[in-house]
Amino acid sequence: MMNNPPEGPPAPAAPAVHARDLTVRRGTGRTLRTVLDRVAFDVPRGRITGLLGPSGCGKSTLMRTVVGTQAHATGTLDVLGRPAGHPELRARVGYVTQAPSVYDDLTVRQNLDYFAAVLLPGRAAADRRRAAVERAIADVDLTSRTTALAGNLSGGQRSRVSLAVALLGTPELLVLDEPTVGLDPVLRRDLWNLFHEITAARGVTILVSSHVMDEAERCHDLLLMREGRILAQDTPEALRTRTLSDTVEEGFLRLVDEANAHDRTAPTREPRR
Ligand SMILES: Nc1ncnc2c1ncn2[C@@H]1O[C@H](COP(=O)(O)OP(=O)(O)OP(=O)(O)O)[C@@H](O)[C@H]1O
Repeated sequence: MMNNPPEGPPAPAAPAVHARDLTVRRGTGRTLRTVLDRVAFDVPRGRITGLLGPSGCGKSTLMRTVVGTQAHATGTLDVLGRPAGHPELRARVGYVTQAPSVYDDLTVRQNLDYFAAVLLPGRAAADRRRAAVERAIADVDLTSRTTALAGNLSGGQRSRVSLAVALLGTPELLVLDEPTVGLDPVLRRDLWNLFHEITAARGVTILVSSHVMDEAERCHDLLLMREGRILAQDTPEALRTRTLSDTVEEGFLRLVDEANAHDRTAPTREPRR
């Protein structure tokens, strides 16, 4: 089993993300279906919240909704005190999608220079751009690979370049969609250590998804999802204690069984469409 993460800083009162009665539908016409079903959750500031659940349960949809790129959302969703998608949030929220968004035919530094130019355009911002690129490269520990073509990097290094791009704007909230997928255990551990360093050093809030349950132990807080619903919001320790389980995975399976039993005895619940 992985080492438990450090206790983590205390959670201040106002959460980074506040969702109530959030429903999202995807598809069109006859394929339109409810993907998030009246979910309610909070993401505390300055901590790492893991969004965990099986493939297809709605993790990416929830993250897209938080960063404001998902249509057909109803209910309440506040991000850093603004409604999700508010223009002011563009520079305050960093988003790393599942596919690393880097150009293979550019070097690490050229990739960052390009995205910095998009984020901080104009001659007057040249010094700020240079400083932001240097800081982001150092943050993800790629100083020795700045001249390497992104296409020649390992999977873990490519993930780091994507993360560096997201860090360029010094975001207050980082949304990371399955950043460790396909990485070997050593690279996964290194990346999780990096998330903790970023949160500890900068107070950045991280919302990170995974379908690998053992990664739950690395988070300060958990959102456990299944079939478009939030099954539980808790710390890993509280979840294990509450479900009388040795691991979060075991606790998750107990909660799934409870939810299934509840659904069987509550036939009035509207089925997902
Ligand atoms: N464009 C779309 N139109 C209709 N349904 C969609 C669309 N995109 C995703 N879905 C459905 O929404 C559900 C949730 O998908 P989502 O990608 O959010 O899940 P996920 O938990 O992130 O999965 P994974 O871990 O495999 O990435 C799935 O059942 C998926 O089939």
